[in-house]
Amino acid sequence: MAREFLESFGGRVFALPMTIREPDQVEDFVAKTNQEFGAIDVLVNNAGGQFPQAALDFSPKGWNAVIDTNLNGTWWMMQSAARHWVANKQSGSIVNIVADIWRGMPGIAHTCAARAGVIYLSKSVAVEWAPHDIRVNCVAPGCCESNGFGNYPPEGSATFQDSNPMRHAGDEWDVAEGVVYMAANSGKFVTGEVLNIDGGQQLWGDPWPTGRPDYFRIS
Ligand SMILES: CCC/C=C/C(=O)SCCNC(=O)CCNC(=O)[C@H](O)C(C)(C)COP(=O)([O-])OP(=O)([O-])OC[C@H]1O[C@@H](n2cnc3c(N)ncnc32)[C@H](O)[C@@H]1OP(=O)([O-])[O-]
Ligand SMILES: NC(=O)C1=CN([C@@H]2O[C@H](COP(=O)(O)OP(=O)(O)OC[C@H]3O[C@@H](n4cnc5c(N)ncnc54)[C@H](OP(=O)(O)O)[C@@H]3O)[C@@H](O)[C@H]2O)C=CC1
Repeated sequence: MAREFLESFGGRVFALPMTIREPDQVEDFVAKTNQEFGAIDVLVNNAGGQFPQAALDFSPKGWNAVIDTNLNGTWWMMQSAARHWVANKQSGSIVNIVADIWRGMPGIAHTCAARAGVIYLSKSVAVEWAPHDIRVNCVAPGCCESNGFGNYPPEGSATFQDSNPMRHAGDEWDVAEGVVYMAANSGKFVTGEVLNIDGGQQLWGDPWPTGRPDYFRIS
């Protein structure tokens, strides 16, 4: 479906089912993409997700699944792309999709931990990889309406509309346009940065992916 959508814009699309959680599959995907196009200009690490749950209830398997997807998987993609750029003496640009972590993320604490890890990993390698002309940035969406909202109970997703001072959710284009700014030549003097696209959520708002607990209801 994604492939057909992208092809409708007239571009050439290469798609390969894989999981970012397996370093071997990541390396295969990056190598084949390089072969297909001759080079990779931009890596956007958009794959990710989590499930809503009180942190006290996290099982080892659930915790590991979220850390493996959002922190480890993102890292395997970053490292693999960067190794190819360095080996081929090519410049590159990475944009990691993270989240609005700045006031914590109660109800999805595992993903908050993983995304915080990605942000500081990105800042670190933005410096390490600058001599190779590789930029590394993050985009942090607030609550932006997507198919992903369907992973939350109605009492959880209802709070997403009240997650920022604009008092409505953003959309996928809000995020996409920020990614293009960071990835393209428009962002050529930007590295190690996080662009928040959140309607002001880092300042005010009350998202509760599990539904707002009674304790936090102010009458
Ligand atoms: C403010 C918020 C706004 C944000 C919006 C968005 O992000 S929109 C983007 C929204 N998009 C998304 O969020 C995408 C959502 N999905 C995903 O990304 C993946 O399914 C995953 C990473 C959550 C799990 O990876 P996987 O499927 O490969 O699974 P696996 O086999 O590796 O481990 C499975 C283990 O994880 C646990 N566990 C899993 N689900 C639940 C649950 N509902 N309940 C409880 N626990 C759950 C459970 O322990 C399970 O083990 P079990 O009990 O089965 O033995
Ligand atoms: N929407 C929002 O409000 C927010 C979203 N985000 C993040 O933005 C990104 C996009 O989310 P969104 O479009 O909303 O949600 P979706 O659930 O629609 O998209 C998540 C995508 O990640 C892919 N994916 C998940 N796990 C893996 C994996 N192990 N390997 C490869 N691909 C994987 C999924 O592929 P498949 O469909 O094949 O499983 C899916 O295409 C995610 O990282 C999300 O957490 C962050 C903050 C807020």
